[in-house]
Amino acid sequence: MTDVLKELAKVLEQRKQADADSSYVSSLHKKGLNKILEKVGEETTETILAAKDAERSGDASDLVYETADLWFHSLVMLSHLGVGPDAILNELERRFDLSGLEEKASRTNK
Ligand SMILES: N=c1c2ncn([C@@H]3O[C@H](COP(=O)(O)OP(=O)(O)OP(=O)(O)O)[C@@H](O)[C@H]3O)c2ncn1[C@@H]1O[C@H](COP(=O)(O)O)[C@@H](O)[C@H]1O
Repeated sequence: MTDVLKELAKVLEQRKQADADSSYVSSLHKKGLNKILEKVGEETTETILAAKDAERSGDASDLVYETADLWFHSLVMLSHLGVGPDAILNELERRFDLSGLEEKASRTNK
């Protein structure tokens, strides 16, 4: 399931050197972090709106599309800052089986 993330991460890295006129990702890297964060913010809002629509209509197809846009732009943001998807997958793996309530209690009891 994660192969596509790894392959996409490689492409995003390669796009740092590519011509911005022929690549959307290169154009984002060239415009810089603020532009990338603007896109992450836009896609977050669109995902929230699509989730509300999905609840109302029972049709999650727009939500899947918007979440893919959000994940994609989040990967561009991470790549721009030199962070690969492995770091996020490792963090999720570390948290696996650790109850969110227990984790929160361990922080707030300190
Ligand atoms: N997965 C994606 C992907 N998902 C979404 N997008 C683009 O993200 C943009 C989403 O922006 P919006 O929906 O806001 O549309 P827009 O109005 O055109 O955007 P703006 O003009 O506001 O920036 C669109 O241009 C989509 O085509 C993506 N562009 C690229 N990829 C992957 O990245 C690879 C490299 O892409 P290039 O760098 O363009 O070759 C591709 O082969 C794909 O695998």
